[in-house]
Parts: sequence; structure tokens; C-alpha cells
Amino acid sequence: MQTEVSETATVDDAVLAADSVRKTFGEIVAVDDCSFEIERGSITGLIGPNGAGKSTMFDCISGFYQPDAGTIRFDGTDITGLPAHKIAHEGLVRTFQITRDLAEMTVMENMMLTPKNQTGESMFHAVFNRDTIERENAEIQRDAEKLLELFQLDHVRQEYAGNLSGGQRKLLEMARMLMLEPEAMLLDEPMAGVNPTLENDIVERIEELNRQEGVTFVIVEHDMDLVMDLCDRIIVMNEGRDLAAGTPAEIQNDERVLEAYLGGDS
Ligand SMILES: Nc1ncnc2c1ncn2[C@@H]1O[C@H](COP(=O)(O)OP(=O)(O)OP(=O)(O)O)[C@@H](O)[C@H]1O
Repeated sequence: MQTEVSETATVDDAVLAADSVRKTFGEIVAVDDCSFEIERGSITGLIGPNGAGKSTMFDCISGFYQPDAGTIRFDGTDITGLPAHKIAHEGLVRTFQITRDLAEMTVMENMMLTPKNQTGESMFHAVFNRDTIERENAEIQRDAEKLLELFQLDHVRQEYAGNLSGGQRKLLEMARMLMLEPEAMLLDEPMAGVNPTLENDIVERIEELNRQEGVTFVIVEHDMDLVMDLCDRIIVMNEGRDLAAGTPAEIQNDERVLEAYLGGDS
């Protein structure tokens, strides 16, 4: 059994690798010796029954939780336990819900808050290099406009984020993290509360970014039809562990996965 799992969990060119990750909350073992690899340039689904540990795993990978044990490597760098902003700087971002603070800002302000490598943050440049800062600000604004257009949010750019529909908010959550020009993105239930039309838009954006910019996606999503359709590869977690990994067809025909979803092993 063990060999089977580790064989399927290995990929040719891993951009992200989790090795024996463990995370507990008191008595609860949310993630338990979980290992998997994410193929560079893939759209990978991370699935599993309720409480399998998917969100906790995302939080460990993206730096919101420190794992109790195990290592996480991104692009060959050990990122285990680094704070989220350092991991984002390495090129790995996770979307998160627009907080109350951000809801009180306009869509454009949300976008302008997240750019990468802003010289204006450094005192030295602030004093000696105003032209550079102005040029950078103009570039950031242009990038933000381009993304808002791509995500069909340009018409609401001056609207408060809190006034957007659920689906538009999801789009903004993705768009603002793309200001960081990530190499890989973790999406936790990107379609939750989204109507079917906007769901199609989000799928199209993901596919475009994947194909055109080479962004790797790891997606936790409960809609199985969508996952099987959108993802090139799927990793299944169960009771905190990696249970199986493979193509959608392989996963759909895997007895262990069926059992886990039917609660056959409990
Ligand atoms: N902050 C926390 N404190 C205590 N227990 C937690 C915490 N976060 C998660 N857990 C527990 O850890 C386990 C894994 O939860 P997690 O949310 O990671 O699973 P999941 O696969 O994302 O589930 P779902 O699909 O239902 O969102 C569950 O038993 C959950 O109750």
C-alpha cells in the first residue's frame, strides 16, 4: 500500500513538494504525515472528504500555519515555516477572503495594495528616486487595469469591495494576488457562492493564466465534475494523509478513493 502511494505521488518536475507534513490542534491531528508533489505548470486538484485536512495543508504550505513536522519546498527552496509574505515573495500565493478592512476599500485600492518589489517602500529610494517611484506607480496602475479588465471588474474599479457580489469578490481575490506575479497559486474553493456564469469566467481565467503565463494552480474544490474537468492531476487526502494521486481518470477508478468518500474505511 505504502509503495503504491509514494509512486503515484512523484512527478517529473515538481514546483512544490510537501514531505511528511504534520499539523495538530491540541488532540486533533488535522494533517498527518502528508506528502505530495505538484507538477510545474499543472492545474492540480486537492480533494478529499470533509475534514480530510485540505485547508490545513494549504495553510501550512502558504505560511499561515507552521507545520509541527515535515518540510515544504517550493522551486527547490525550503519554505517550511516561513511567514506568508516571504512565501508570496518566492512566487507562491494563496487567495484569501476579502477582510473587513479590504471591503471598505475600493476595488482599485485593493489591487494597488499588493504589488511586488515596490521601490517606494524603501526610504532610500523615497528620498533619492522620486522619478522611479512615479514610473513604478504608473506601471502598477497599468498592471492593475489590465487585470481588472481580464477579470471583468474594470467597470466596478471605484466600487467598494464590500459592495461586490459573491462571485465578483472571488474574482477580486484572485486578481489582487496576481499583482504579485506568482508562479503558483493555491485556490481554496474558488467557486463557493459563485453563480454559473461567473463560474465559467473563473474557469476561463484559470485556464488562460495556466496556458499563457504558465501559472501552476492547486485547487481545493468540492464540485467533483468541475475538478475532473479542469484539473490535469488530482491528489486525494483522507484523514490528514495523502491517499492517492493521479490523473482524473485514475482517481475516478481508484477503489481507495471511492471507499474514503463513502466512509468505507471508518
Ligand atoms: N483551527 C483549528 N482548530 C482546531 N481544529 C481544526 C482547526 N482547523 C481545522 N481543524 C480540524 O482539523 C481537521 C481538518 O480540517 P480541514 O479544514 O483542514 O479539512 P478540509 O479537508 O479542508 O475540510 P472541508 O472540506 O470540510 O473544508 C478537522 O477535523 C477540523 O475540525
